[in-house]
Amino acid sequence: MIEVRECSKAFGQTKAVNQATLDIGDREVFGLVGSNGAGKSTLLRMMAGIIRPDQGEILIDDLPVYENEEAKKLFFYISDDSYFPPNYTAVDMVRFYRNFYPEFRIKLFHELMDQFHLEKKQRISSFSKGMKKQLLVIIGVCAGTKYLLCDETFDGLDPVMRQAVKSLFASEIMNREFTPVIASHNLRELEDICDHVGLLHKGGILLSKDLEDMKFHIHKIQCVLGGRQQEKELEKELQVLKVQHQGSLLMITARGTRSEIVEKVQAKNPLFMEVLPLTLEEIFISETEVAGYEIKNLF
Ligand SMILES: Nc1ncnc2c1ncn2[C@@H]1O[C@H](COP(=O)(O)OP(=O)(O)OP(=O)(O)O)[C@@H](O)[C@H]1O
Repeated sequence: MIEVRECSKAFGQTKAVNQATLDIGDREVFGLVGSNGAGKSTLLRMMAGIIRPDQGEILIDDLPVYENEEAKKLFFYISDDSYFPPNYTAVDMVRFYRNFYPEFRIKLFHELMDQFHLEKKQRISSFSKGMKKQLLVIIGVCAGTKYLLCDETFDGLDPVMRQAVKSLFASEIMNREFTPVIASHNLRELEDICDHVGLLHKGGILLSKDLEDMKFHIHKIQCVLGGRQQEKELEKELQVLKVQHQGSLLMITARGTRSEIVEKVQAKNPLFMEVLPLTLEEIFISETEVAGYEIKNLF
């Protein structure tokens, strides 16, 4: 488990991370989402022990991470501006990383490079941006560490590759202790990959929730009721997050389980009723609108 305890980091007057507290559980794909400048990279760099928090602490499996070699063996960190030495091939990179990660799974590396159609002996400088990202994910997975910290690694990967990476993560999580943490400024990039999402806003954690849990507790329903009076009653009875009217059609996003909401709508004898699927984007907007925050630029 990764525990971020009231961590702050300022650069001059800029509070990059401000009293952030967060738990990252084991064997889940954790998405750290936040707009540009929200503090994601700074938080990940603190998790990776590259920079020291001004206040607070970060523990990885109970070990403080800063200047702690034991803790650093537990994760592989992919920065948003990873450096590849000139003329290095993927095989050269692996030779380099094997010095740090004795458990490096070389057989899996060869399998995955073939599966992702990446040339092992081609200079990495001739790879596209997406190919470099794929290579780093492969190396990160093969390093065999319990945690994989990815900074903007998935942004811009094409849908086929995202699906491939998603399956790779799922199979690793099933077969061993593995927890990827993925930072992104785009919620859509995380929607189909993550099990849990933490929202970083102006350096602080605004919310951290399980996606299934969020989807279980918020629903959107459209219905046609007998009249305005009934609509008002229903709006009072539900924990409404958003209401829209389109002619006689009423569309409500509300907190509650599907059955709780459906029961209340049915009690009004609707002429028509339908439960609509909610996207993660809508859930986040609903969740954060209540808190009074503007996060729409994440989408
Ligand atoms: N080394 C640094 N020196 C000065 N300011 C910094 C430094 N690193 C980050 N900052 C500032 O801290 C804030 C948070 O930056 P950070 O890179 O952590 O955000 P981010 O959420 O990763 O953003 P992005 O999505 O744009 O990569 C920004 O205002 C940034 O300008």
